[in-house]
Amino acid sequence: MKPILRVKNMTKDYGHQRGVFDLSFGVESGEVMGFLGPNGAGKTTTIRTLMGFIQPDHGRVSIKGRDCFRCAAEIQQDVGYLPGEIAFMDDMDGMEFIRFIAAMKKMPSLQRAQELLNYFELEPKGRIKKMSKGMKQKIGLVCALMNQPEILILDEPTSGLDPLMQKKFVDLIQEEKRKGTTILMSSHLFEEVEQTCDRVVIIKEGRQIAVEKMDELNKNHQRILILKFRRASEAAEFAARVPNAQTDGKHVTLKTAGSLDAILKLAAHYEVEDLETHRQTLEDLFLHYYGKENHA
Ligand SMILES: Nc1ncnc2c1ncn2[C@@H]1O[C@H](COP(=O)(O)OP(=O)(O)OP(=O)(O)O)[C@@H](O)[C@H]1O
Repeated sequence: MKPILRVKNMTKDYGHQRGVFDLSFGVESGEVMGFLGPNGAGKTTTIRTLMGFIQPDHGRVSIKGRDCFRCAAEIQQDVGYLPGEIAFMDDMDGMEFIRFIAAMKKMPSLQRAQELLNYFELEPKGRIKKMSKGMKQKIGLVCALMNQPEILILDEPTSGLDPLMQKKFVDLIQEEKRKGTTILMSSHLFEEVEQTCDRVVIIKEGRQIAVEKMDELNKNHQRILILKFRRASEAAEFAARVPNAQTDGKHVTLKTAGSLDAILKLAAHYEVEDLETHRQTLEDLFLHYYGKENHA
């Protein structure tokens, strides 16, 4: 399938190793793509390039075959966009701002905006200047979603939202996905990405380090086991008989995929005081890519 949103060998170099370098990925129609990386990795720069606010130094960035910088006005009109830092007109009332954006998008009705306001339990009265970060974020989300765009680009969509609203956001994205909306969203919340995305692009210091399918990740997910033995000598003996096991005194940590049967039968020969198991999460994967194991 041909990607609807495409980043090809894209570089935006701010000097001193800052910026993004040679990124290439595509998002297919109806796909939800997560965009992950630590602070300063280049997520916002990439997203702003896709929205046509920034011209890449090299490479090509396009949406539905249109060059994002050259066709910026059309792209900004069509794509539902939530910026990382929302630059509101602070003196406006919340509803005035929504009406203003709706007029820019030439929307004939505010019905969907009202549904979204109800959904997020937001009364957009009063000046934006006086609103909390969460309320502003909700206004930003309403503006991004209210004209039911075919493509959504969301930069840290749940930043500032409380856990209940984060959950509502996940439900909303799942609904958009059922409708066939194509979505690219950056996030720091692994759970939210796990629950919504089909694939993830991981970037680090401006460079792309992986594109992973969530399906594959779930299918091949590894389990991390931490066993505590009564004696350190037993821990060492057990670890010597299991591949990829690490000992630390009485503790043994190992990663395994598939059945635990053989490991548990072997462990039963010793006195085991405690056993913890964790499913490898996207967070573990992320830490792995950043060279920091979650369970050392
Ligand atoms: N206009 C600019 N001029 C110079 N450097 C910039 C500019 N915009 C971004 N950078 C630098 O480019 C790098 C990537 O920044 P970017 O904001 O894209 O990261 P990010 O992944 O979105 O981070 P965060 O999670 O903190 O929002 C950073 O080192 C940043 O300082």
